Amino acid sequence: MIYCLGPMGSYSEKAAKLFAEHLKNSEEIIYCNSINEIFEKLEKLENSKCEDNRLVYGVVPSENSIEGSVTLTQDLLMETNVNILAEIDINIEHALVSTSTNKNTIKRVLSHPQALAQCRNYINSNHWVTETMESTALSAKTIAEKQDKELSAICSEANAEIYDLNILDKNIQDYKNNQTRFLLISKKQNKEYIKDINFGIDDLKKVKSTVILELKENRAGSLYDVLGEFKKLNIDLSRIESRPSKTKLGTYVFYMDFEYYENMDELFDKLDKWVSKLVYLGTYFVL
Ligand SMILES: O=C(O)C(=O)C[C@]1(C(=O)O)C=C[C@@H](O)C=C1
Repeated sequence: MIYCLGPMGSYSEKAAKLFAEHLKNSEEIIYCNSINEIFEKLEKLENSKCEDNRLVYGVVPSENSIEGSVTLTQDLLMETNVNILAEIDINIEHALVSTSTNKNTIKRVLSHPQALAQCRNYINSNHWVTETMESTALSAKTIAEKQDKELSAICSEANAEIYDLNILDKNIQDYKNNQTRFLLISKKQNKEYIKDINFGIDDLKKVKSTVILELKENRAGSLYDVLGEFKKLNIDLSRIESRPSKTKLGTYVFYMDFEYYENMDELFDKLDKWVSKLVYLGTYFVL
């Protein structure tokens, strides 16, 4: 069973379906109203399973090629007891949909904040007012219910058919190469997930790990010392990103993604000297 941001037609649903192809027993998708709700549902589980004994997963957007990190997801990855099991990049092509057949009647455009930001220039050039919604698909569903010709939504083309709307424009994101990375997550633990997943991948280049670190001290070279441990072990970093620690202005935690390394205990031992906190989000497949 997979929790993802709904309703039907969201990009998260598309990612969930692609992940589901690799899961043996968990294809059923349950739509949630927000990203928070997905993390909450996983956190509340007692033993990672639903009543009929199937494992429970979540799918969340983590990063976009135009807008950068989905900061809510990044924060909840640190605050919630979850693991990353896999990641996948999805091409995002937004359409403008409406109950109207004429673009000239549109005055307001509804969508998820990430989608509105990805189409900022397009929206500004049409002088429309924006309204944020919890998902792109919810914005399509909402305008279909309201039947107001001044309203439009930004979402995938598939929503036009699902909610009986007209496509007024296609491919409207400001940069044509628009991709969002999604993560398959579970409650933290456990060996059983490995049995349920069949990624069919032997290539270790397609395996990655993520940690979140807080430095022990703020002094010249303290981040350099951490990076030095990765260099000494010849581990290739693919992302380093800072987020506010939320304890004091100007203090940060660092999210680091890196290539497969067989001895994580050794790495963690070395890092221990320099970090006051280390959250290990998992070693996982890149699909
Ligand atoms: O609203 C959706 O359809 C989502 O799945 C969320 C989301 C996101 O949070 O980034 C996913 C992909 C797009 O980048 C826009 C919105």
